[in-house]
Amino acid sequence: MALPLWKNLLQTTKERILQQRRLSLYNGAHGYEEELIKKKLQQFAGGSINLSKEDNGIGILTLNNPKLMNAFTGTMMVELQERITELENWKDGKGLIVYGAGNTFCSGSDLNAVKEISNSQDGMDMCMFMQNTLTRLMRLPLISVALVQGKAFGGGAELTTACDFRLMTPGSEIRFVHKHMGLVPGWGGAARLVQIVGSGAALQLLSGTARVDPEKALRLGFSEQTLSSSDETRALEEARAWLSQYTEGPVSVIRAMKKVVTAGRELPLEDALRTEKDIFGTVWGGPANLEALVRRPKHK
Ligand SMILES: CCCC(=O)SCCNC(=O)CCNC(=O)[C@H](O)C(C)(C)COP(=O)(O)OP(=O)(O)OC[C@H]1O[C@@H](n2cnc3c(N)ncnc32)[C@H](O)[C@@H]1OP(=O)(O)O
Repeated sequence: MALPLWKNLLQTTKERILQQRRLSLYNGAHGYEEELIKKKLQQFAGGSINLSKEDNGIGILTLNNPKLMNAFTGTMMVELQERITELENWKDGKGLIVYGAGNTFCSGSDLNAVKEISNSQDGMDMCMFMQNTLTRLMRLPLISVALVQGKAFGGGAELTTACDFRLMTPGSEIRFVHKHMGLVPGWGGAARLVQIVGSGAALQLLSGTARVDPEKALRLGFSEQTLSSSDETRALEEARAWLSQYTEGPVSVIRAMKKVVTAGRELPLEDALRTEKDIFGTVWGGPANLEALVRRPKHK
């Protein structure tokens, strides 16, 4: 028997909350009180995080606070979480480009806000809030790329590591400046950097606050490609074209592909293999698979 509309809505909302909890790292058991830190962050307003969803299944997430080199204010942190929730619920999504307005990526957290929350409780809460959000970004069933133009410093550098890939424009720079601020990364950037470039290179980049230009990033395997243009519109076009070689194809298959890789990246081997089996089951005998069996393509 069909459920009444309000019960359906309640059920969907419950499922969404449960899904968000599953994908997050911290909850009440870790002394994390999300509503409290959100309230605190809302006090430091400015800038925005914008999302546009294109018909080709590519989302464009824009950090928009160019006056402060796209530094993350408190409200931007909260908005980032909201946009990630939107992306989790976007069933037609296949890819995501993260970039900064005004031809620069992001200069990290807003130092004005940081000063106001420099006590240890607020620092821990902000850290857990951002780790939860960036972990959910990393686990999206979308192939994500950070388009780095200008500077990606501090938390901005950390954000690039939550994407599957990085593309850099000529003259751009990624730099983990935390040491100069008396800090280490706290948004998950160190753990992810080790996975991307290995522990030796990560230690050098972090403890040496090294400037990573496009050439160095390519050498380290930190970036996939240096784009030819540093013009904002043209760079975005190039990033779209680069990403589309991976997002071309049926939505169900592209999303499943990202899920099997996420499992392989995050889970112990046996769990990853079982997850791969389950995800395989979602595409085997599916429309794209049946259509291909009829077409019998030659992979020349
Ligand atoms: C766990 C997270 C850890 C963190 O993210 S800690 C934050 C790490 N980030 C930083 O320390 C960046 C500090 N900023 C800089 O080094 C330079 O501003 C930067 C990014 C190289 C850009 O240099 P320039 O191109 O010369 O531009 P500029 O310095 O005149 O900056 C333009 C305006 O933006 C402001 N700004 C840049 N980064 C900021 C930030 N993170 N928080 C707050 N304000 C920031 C800067 O103060 C300046 O404002 P104003 O024009 O002086 O009012």
